[in-house]
Amino acid sequence: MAGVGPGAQAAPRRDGVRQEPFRSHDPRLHPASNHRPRAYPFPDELSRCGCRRNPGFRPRPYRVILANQWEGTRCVTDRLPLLSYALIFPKQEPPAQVGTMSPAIALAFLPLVVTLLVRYRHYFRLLVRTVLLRSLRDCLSGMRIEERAFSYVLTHALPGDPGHILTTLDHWSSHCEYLSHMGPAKGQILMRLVEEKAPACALELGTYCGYSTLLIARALPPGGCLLTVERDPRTAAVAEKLIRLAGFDERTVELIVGRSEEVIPRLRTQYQMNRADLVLLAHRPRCYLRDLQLLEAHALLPAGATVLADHVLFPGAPRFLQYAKSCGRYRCRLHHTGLPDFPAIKDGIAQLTYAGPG
Ligand SMILES: C[S@@+](CC[C@H](N)C(=O)[O-])C[C@H]1O[C@@H](n2cnc3c(N)ncnc32)[C@H](O)[C@@H]1O
Repeated sequence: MAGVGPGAQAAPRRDGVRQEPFRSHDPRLHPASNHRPRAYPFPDELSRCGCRRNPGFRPRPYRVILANQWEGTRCVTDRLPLLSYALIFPKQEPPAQVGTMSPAIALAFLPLVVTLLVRYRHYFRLLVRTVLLRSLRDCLSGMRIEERAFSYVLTHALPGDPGHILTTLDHWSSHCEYLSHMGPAKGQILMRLVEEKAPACALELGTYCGYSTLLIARALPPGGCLLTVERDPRTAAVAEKLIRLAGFDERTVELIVGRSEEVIPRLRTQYQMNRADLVLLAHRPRCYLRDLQLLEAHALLPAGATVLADHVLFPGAPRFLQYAKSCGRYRCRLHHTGLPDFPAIKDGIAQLTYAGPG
């Protein structure tokens, strides 16, 4: 039998190319050996090629095994097809590793990650300042940001001077901790519009720490009043102190603690507000449309009333804007600004002028 044993000659292939015969260095595989194992040793050459033993294979004498010639990972199967079938399996794919990613794929994602980081860096910074750092400081100090802001105002601002209190809050927000307030750029627009419209009665939804409340209150005409609504009692407590520190009494600025959707229906009966000449929506953009429709339904908007809505571009109030533009009852104007300390994040204040229910 051609190619049998370590000393065998190279076997000619069908295509005429001579192949090196299998020469094992394992003495047990030598044809002269009388050894008859219960299970013949699996050739190292095959193990290295990724083959494994067929568990159902019955041991055979060496001579038969050595009659097979191996070339690399393939077997010359034309001589002993049965034996070859018993010994050789397709090379097994390594099991997929769960939870690991090939470095090449990870590298392919790197430019995308870098591009996203560069493009949205302002949003990441905002996220870090408004969520991560704020939560960390809340945990460490046991106080909320509005309370920390008020402590700063108490020690740095002039009581009875709303302008100085507003500047102190701006300074604290840009140098210490980021406050989600209106900020000086939007504040200028708000103050100018309040002075221009001179509302006898104004309504604010979303007091927060009282920043925009002070802006409206100081621009009101003599005898004008402001009702401001804040749903969070702890935030409202800070705003109340700030408003009184600035020198506004309850007749000028009244703070109502409650949700806008619950307060609006009671404005007429419980708070004697029959009309809101100017409304500032600054609570939650996705509630603007609902609350505007509530104000309309309770006939709280006189013809010519001004409705201002903050944050209509960021985070954005598309349904509100769509309604205001398409319902035919409002004249709309958009004042473009950026977020305080983040001028690259574009935002805007919408100014609606109510034409009346007709
Ligand atoms: C972005 S802050 C307002 C900022 C404020 N206008 C300023 O410039 O200082 C939003 C405030 O609205 C309050 N708020 C949210 N939803 C409300 C609702 N349905 N009714 C009343 N206040 C609400 C929040 O508790 C938060 O204090």
